[in-house]
Order: sequence, then structure tokens, then C-alpha cells
Amino acid sequence: MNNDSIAVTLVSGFLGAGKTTLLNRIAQQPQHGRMAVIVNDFGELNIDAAIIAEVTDAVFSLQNGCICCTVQEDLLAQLVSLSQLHPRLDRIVIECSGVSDPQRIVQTLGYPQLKAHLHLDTVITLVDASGYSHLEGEFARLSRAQVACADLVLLNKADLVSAAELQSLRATIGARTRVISTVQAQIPDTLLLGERSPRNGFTPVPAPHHELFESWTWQGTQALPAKTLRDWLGQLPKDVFRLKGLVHLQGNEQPFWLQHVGNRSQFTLASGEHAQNSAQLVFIARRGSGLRAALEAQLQEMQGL
Ligand SMILES: Nc1nc2c(ncn2[C@@H]2O[C@H](COP(=O)(O)OP(=O)(O)OP(=O)(O)O)[C@@H](O)[C@H]2O)c(=O)[nH]1
Repeated sequence: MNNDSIAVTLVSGFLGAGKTTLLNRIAQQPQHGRMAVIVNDFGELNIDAAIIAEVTDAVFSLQNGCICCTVQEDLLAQLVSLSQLHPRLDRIVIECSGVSDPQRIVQTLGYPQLKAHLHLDTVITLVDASGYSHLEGEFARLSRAQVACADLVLLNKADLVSAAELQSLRATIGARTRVISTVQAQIPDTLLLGERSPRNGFTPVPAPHHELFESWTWQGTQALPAKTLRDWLGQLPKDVFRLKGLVHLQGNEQPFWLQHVGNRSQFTLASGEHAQNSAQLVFIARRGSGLRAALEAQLQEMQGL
């Protein structure tokens, strides 16, 4: 590795585990030097990039596909272009989408056209402590693969589970990796800058893993009634893994970022300019769930209330 080599941090973890929360934190810390952030969102709108753009300008977006398979070529091109910037970057942080297998991205970073310019510093995987053990089948397998690739695991959302549950999750994840419990992905800065531990022999999850998921965007044109929307969110089927985007709520000038994971929703005031009363919501659900038409009709109806 030469002295000019740019350090790369990979941030991985299942849908809604807290990756963007961590990225927001990192992006605001000047000690990481000249840094660029690459954000991959599986949906056709890159909500995460828009959120991170509220705290830093150096955000590059890869959307509408999975960074480890369908938009892998775009990642390669983006990394080549970032590695040629002057003055040189000190660090690139890549936020994988929640459906990605980070092991495939580790392989991409080893391509000859990148190897001379970049080196992998740390793979951080966030685990939603309240949701990890509820994942089943292929979804659980993908989530375990994300953990297996990590140098550092953040058992995030520790505020939502008991000490005993945290203990049991630690035991499940195993002793091989550093595991830290966090709330809102809050960790000491020094832990983000590590040396990658030697890793051998991982088998990436088979390529069509992104086909386990489907994503669609609903665009609204009117403000929604807050209470009805909250009640609706509280009853979403568990096949909806993730829902996020921008909404206007009746009686409020400014729009809100809506985040929904598991059975929890959060609204935070959005800054910047946004079209009046519009809504853009990205859904990520189990492929074949057949939920789209009914959920869209319900939102449509809610607009008229
Ligand atoms: N209660 C609780 N909520 C958290 C914590 N960390 C993050 N969240 C919330 O969880 C939701 C999802 O967080 P994000 O950071 O967007 O998750 P993500 O992994 O980037 O999501 P995707 O990119 O869609 O996979 C947001 O509403 C966060 O505010 C935590 O430690 N505790």
C-alpha cells in the first residue's frame, strides 16, 4: 500500500439498522479529513443520500439497485473517479444498501484498477438489536453474511431491548468480531478508523439475493392527516421491511422525513426546499408480497381526508 492510498470504510447492515444514522455522524467529524460518501439505496429514490446531503456536500449516490450486484459497475466507475480527485481524498465511506452483501464489495475493492489507489480500512456492520433475531430464512442468511464480513459490529438500537436480549445477541454473533452495543450508532470516533482484520474463506451470498426484495415509490400530491397516517403505519404488514421518504402533514408548512422499520415510525423535520404538499415514499418489501396496490390505494384515500 502506498502512502497516498485512500482509506475506504464500508458501512453495512440490514434494512433500517442505522447505517445512515452512523454516516450522518461520521460526515460531521472533521478529523476524518477530506472525505467523500457513496450512498447506495435499493429504491429508485436515494432518500439516504438526500438526508446525508443535509450535513455534507461530498455525497455521491448509487440508486435503484444493489451496490454489490446490479449497480456494481457504477460503484467501480465512481471509485475510479473519486480516486483521481485533486487534492486527494483521505477517506471514502460507502454505505451499502440494506439488501447488499458487503463481501462482494470487498472483492470489488481488490480489482486492479482500484488497488493502486484505495485500501479497505474497516467494514462496520450495524445490527438492529430489536429486529435481527426476528429475520427468517434467506433474510436471516443475508443478515448473517453482513455480520460475518465485519471487522466491527454495532449492536445498534440497544435502547429497544433488555440487557439479557443484548447478551444473547452477542452470543449469537460470536466472539470473532469486535461487538459494541450502541444507541443511535454512537461510538467513539477512534473505533471507525481501524485496520482490517485478516479474513479468508467467506462465500458471498448467491447473487440474486436482491431478488428477495421489491421496491416501489409512491408519489403524493397533498398533505396527509398525521393521526391517520400514524395509525396506518402501526398496522403495516411485516412483509414491508422498510418505508422511508418525505411527507407533508396537514397543518405543517415544512415537510418531514418519515422513517419506518419493523413496527416503529419516526418523523423528523426536513430542511431545504421541497415541493409544496408533495410526498415521496419508498417501500421495500418481500418480493411477491402483493401489497403494493392495496397500500397505495389506502394512501390515496388518506390524501382526500
Ligand atoms: N430507537 C432507536 N432508533 C434508531 C437507532 N438508530 C437509528 N434509529 C432509527 O432507525 C431508523 C432507521 O435508521 P437509518 O439510519 O435510516 O437506517 P439505515 O440502516 O440507513 O436504513 P436503510 O438504508 O433503509 O437500510 C431511523 O428512524 C433512525 O432514527 C437507535 O439506536 N435506537
